Amino acid sequence: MSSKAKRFWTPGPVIVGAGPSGLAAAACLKERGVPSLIIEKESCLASLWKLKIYDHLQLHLPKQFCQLPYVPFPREYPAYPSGQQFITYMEAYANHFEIEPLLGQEVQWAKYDAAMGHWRVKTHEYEFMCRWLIVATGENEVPVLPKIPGISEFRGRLLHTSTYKNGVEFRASKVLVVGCGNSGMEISFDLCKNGAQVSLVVRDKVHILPKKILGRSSFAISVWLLKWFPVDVVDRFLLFCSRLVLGDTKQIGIQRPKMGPLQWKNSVGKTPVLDDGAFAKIKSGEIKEASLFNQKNNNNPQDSYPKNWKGKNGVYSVGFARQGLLGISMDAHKVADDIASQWNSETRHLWLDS
Ligand SMILES: Cc1cc2nc3c(=O)[nH]c(=O)nc-3n(C[C@H](O)[C@H](O)[C@H](O)COP(=O)(O)OP(=O)(O)OC[C@H]3O[C@@H](n4cnc5c(N)ncnc54)[C@H](O)[C@@H]3O)c2cc1C
Ligand SMILES: NC(=O)C1=CN([C@@H]2O[C@H](COP(=O)(O)OP(=O)(O)OC[C@H]3O[C@@H](n4cnc5c(N)ncnc54)[C@H](OP(=O)(O)O)[C@@H]3O)[C@@H](O)[C@H]2O)C=CC1
Ligand SMILES: O=C(O)C(=O)Cc1c[nH]c2ccccc12
Repeated sequence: MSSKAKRFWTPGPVIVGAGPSGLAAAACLKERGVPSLIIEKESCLASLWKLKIYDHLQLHLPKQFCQLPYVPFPREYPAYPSGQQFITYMEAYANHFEIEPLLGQEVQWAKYDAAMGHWRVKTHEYEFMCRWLIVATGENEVPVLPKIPGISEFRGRLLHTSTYKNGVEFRASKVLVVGCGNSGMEISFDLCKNGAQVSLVVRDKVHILPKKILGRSSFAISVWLLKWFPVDVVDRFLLFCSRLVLGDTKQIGIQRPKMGPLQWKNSVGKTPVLDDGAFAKIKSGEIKEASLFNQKNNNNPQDSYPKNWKGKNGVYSVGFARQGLLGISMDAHKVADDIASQWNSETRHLWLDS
């Protein structure tokens, strides 16, 4: 049986993914008069936030660092909006810019046709042809489930953090949480508060910073200090404050990388854990530490920040700089500026004059 996908030429860029990155890119383009088409594999926009986060999630950076271009969060939102509030904001954002992603279409492949000078973007039903392609599929798309020998004989529940909702079903159960990133730490804390007996596997060095220092967001303080001081000085300040607030993490077996937390984030891409209470539970022994490993996971290297957003032949990416929503907004502006200048000089008249 020959299945011919319906073909469409899209005048502006095709954007793959309707998360914050895709929405931000579409909005920035629209502001510059460039139409775009978002293709999303799930049946909704902001799918990570609607389908894959736990009930009690709050943004871990203050809201001014998490808003998308042009539209601030509502004034009545708290300093750290909840996941649900962020979803409501993104829905309103899409409505405001009249962004209507094509839903339920997974991009299977995208190829550059050098002879024709355009991209071919294929979903199971359609093939889109476009001059520009923006990849906004997210850094957190593929769940990592380590291969654990003998796991098939495990009779308990096995789940990835992206399907964890709350600790109700784990009350009084023994739970092993593998991985000490923000997900592992926050979910350990949530489990602990729900009466589970939690152990946490920390296999390598990790930077844990207090979410707040003297009631102020440590991230906001860092951004402010970076206006005057180089990153290594700010890192030393953060480590000094962390020691005052949390104590020496090495005392309980959690070692810090040699490089400071912001430099570590910028060069290796690992987000420091912003602690909001879990660390105290580890210290008190309520969350136990399982053995310390030192085997490295495969990294997901990206072209290094800040040159991450532009590839060859009109392909772009938004949301791969490991810089969170703030980085997404910066990427979206850069991509849209670049495309808009080409659109205005070479493409616009073809559509408006015909
Ligand atoms: C639990 C969690 C909390 C976070 N909290 C914060 C925070 O407080 N502050 C902060 O700055 N950052 C935070 N981040 C980091 C980052 O800001 C978010 O991950 C953000 O959602 C990234 O946006 P994105 O659009 O790049 O990716 P995503 O939100 O993952 O969106 C990508 C979209 O692309 C779609 N897609 C993927 N592949 C295809 C395909 N082949 N075809 C079609 N569609 C496809 C997906 O379905 C998805 O809808 C958090 C991340 C996580 C996981
Ligand atoms: N409230 C919020 O705003 C939240 C934000 N987030 C964000 O979501 C993103 C994803 O975070 P997260 O889900 O924590 O993922 P991360 O990749 O940040 O962390 C995963 C952790 O698991 C460890 N790990 C991986 N495989 C193994 C293994 N086989 N054995 C032992 N340890 C292992 C990694 O160790 P190693 O470093 O050695 O590879 C790493 O410490 C981040 O940007 C984070 O900041 C997440 C949760 C809440
Ligand atoms: O939440 C995330 O994953 C982020 O990437 C946000 C973020 C960007 N830069 C940081 C530095 C320290 C802690 C969080 C972040």
